[in-house]
Amino acid sequence: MTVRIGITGGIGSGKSVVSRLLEVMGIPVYISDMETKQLMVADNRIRGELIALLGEEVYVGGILNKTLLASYLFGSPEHARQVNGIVHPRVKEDFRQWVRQHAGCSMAGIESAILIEAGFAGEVDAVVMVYAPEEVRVQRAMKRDASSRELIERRIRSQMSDEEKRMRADFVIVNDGETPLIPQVLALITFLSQNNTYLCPPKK
Ligand SMILES: CC(C)(COP(=O)(O)OP(=O)(O)OC[C@H]1O[C@@H](n2cnc3c(N)ncnc32)[C@H](O)[C@@H]1O)[C@@H](O)C(=O)NCCC(=O)NCCS
Ligand SMILES: Nc1ncnc2c1ncn2[C@@H]1O[C@H](COP(=O)(O)OP(=O)(O)OP(=O)(O)O)[C@@H](O)[C@H]1O
Repeated sequence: MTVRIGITGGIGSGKSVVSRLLEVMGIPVYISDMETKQLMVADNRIRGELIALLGEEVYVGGILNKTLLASYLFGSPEHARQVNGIVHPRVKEDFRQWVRQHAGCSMAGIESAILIEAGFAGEVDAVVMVYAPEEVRVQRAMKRDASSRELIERRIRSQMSDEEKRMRADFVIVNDGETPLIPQVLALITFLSQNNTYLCPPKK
């Protein structure tokens, strides 16, 4: 059976970095942000429901209007609930299918900032929280996205608090820029694996 690892943590905590480390160790990771964006374009049901909610302009020339969607979604908890209600059930189905496709792997991961809020904790065998202090996260996200503090802080406020995430996590990886990451990722794999048989079988 594939051990499913849920990788979560707030904006700029370093989930993508941890996911890349798992991937180079042979553990495939479902990157929710990326897969969700593809589904929002390819899935007719999601497209129809988003258009019904936000109007035709939510797609411009077939491309998702991220600015419009982001300003609506992060505008209020009720708006987030509406968008999430359209998108997340379909992402869950897609993730389950992806896990079946990776049945040959002893471990597989899913990366999502809102893993717990979106109801994915029950889809994984272990929840791993990547933690960094909020100010470090804000600085990283501002630098990476050339974004404003206000915008990042608004997104942070639409997510579960670090304290709550910590309580729900089975394992915490500290990525504060001082604590080395690789030993922690190795400790996680050792914690989860039996006899270190976590690598996917070679592709035929
Ligand atoms: C609003 C969108 C268009 C913004 O796209 P953009 O490329 O600017 O940002 P990106 O996708 O990289 O998201 C940045 C961060 O915002 C946060 N975020 C994204 N969606 C959500 C959400 N529904 N609730 C809370 N935080 C969210 C996450 O920390 C994420 O890593 C995009 O995030 C989106 O389509 N979100 C809705 C779908 C969703 O819930 N995605 C999360 C994966 S399940
Ligand atoms: N330990 C670190 N030292 C220095 N920079 C880091 C470290 N970890 C992450 N970063 C940088 O911080 C930024 C945010 O990291 P990353 O993209 O992994 O976060 P994330 O949790 O996936 O964020 P988001 O939820 O916004 O997608 C990136 O530009 C990354 O290169």
